[in-house]
Amino acid sequence: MMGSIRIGTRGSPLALAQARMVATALRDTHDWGPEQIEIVPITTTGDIVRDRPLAEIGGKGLWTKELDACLGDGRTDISVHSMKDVETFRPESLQIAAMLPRASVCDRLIGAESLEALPQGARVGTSSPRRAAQLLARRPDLVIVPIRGNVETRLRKLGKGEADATLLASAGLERLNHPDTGVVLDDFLPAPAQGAVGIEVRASDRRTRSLIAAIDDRATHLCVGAERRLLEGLGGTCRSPIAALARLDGGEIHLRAEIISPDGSEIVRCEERFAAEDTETPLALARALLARASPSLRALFAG
Ligand SMILES: NCc1[nH]cc(CCC(=O)O)c1CC(=O)O
Repeated sequence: MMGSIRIGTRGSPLALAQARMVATALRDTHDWGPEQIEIVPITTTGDIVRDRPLAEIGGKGLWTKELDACLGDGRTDISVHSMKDVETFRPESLQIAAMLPRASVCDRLIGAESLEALPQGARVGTSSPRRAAQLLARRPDLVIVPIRGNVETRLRKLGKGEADATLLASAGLERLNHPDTGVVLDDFLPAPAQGAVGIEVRASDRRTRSLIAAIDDRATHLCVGAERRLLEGLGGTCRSPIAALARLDGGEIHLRAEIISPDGSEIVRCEERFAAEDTETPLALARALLARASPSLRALFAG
């Protein structure tokens, strides 16, 4: 049977690169020709509101609302997302049907050989509360300055001296052909779902659901599922500094997570192994993290 599919994606270079990865996976798996796949770039609120930290703009679904609308009314058949940017609770009518094999999960430091090499009081550009807190935990002298825009924009701003250094996800840099930019910070726990590309379908669309399920990477799906479940348990928002990383090891998930006060002075960590099908333990871990946090740290979470 001939298939054909319209892929909804944000229009940023990274989003388009990820949509093309999905197109390639579908072509290889279903033996489709290029004419059977159409990439439909969609502008989202997050793309328009550029110059304020996202955490400040608030509001739900900055990156997803417009994609959801197109998917919902059939203008597209699937949406491709950076799972890191997808809010915890999704509309019931939609379903994340697959994830591509996860790329690098870590952040990279750009602008210095290492954190230690940054001069006293250096300005590090990031609008991520997690990255800011993780930086300050190691280097309280650093000055965090907001920086926004897509990956290329941030690299350009760094080049113009808006900051002395910045942190970016390794996955994004690799997908944009910057494999050698910056140094990997492998002792920084990443954001939940970092490096994962997810594919969403209409729950009612059984044909597309099964076409997409064929390219699912089970290990990535399980690990990102556990990280997002922890986020759900914490009542995490874009204002809450949360890091989490799961790995599949045999039939078990190994989940590590931390919550950090915005100034980096308080870090609460946890680590647990549990069966891959177990969706309750991440919630219990979230409760345990909050129980050990100071009242002011706990107050940052809705969970
Ligand atoms: N919030 C923006 C965003 N969403 C996904 C990525 C990178 C790719 C990924 O983590 O999957 C980035 C840029 C960054 O954090 O450096």
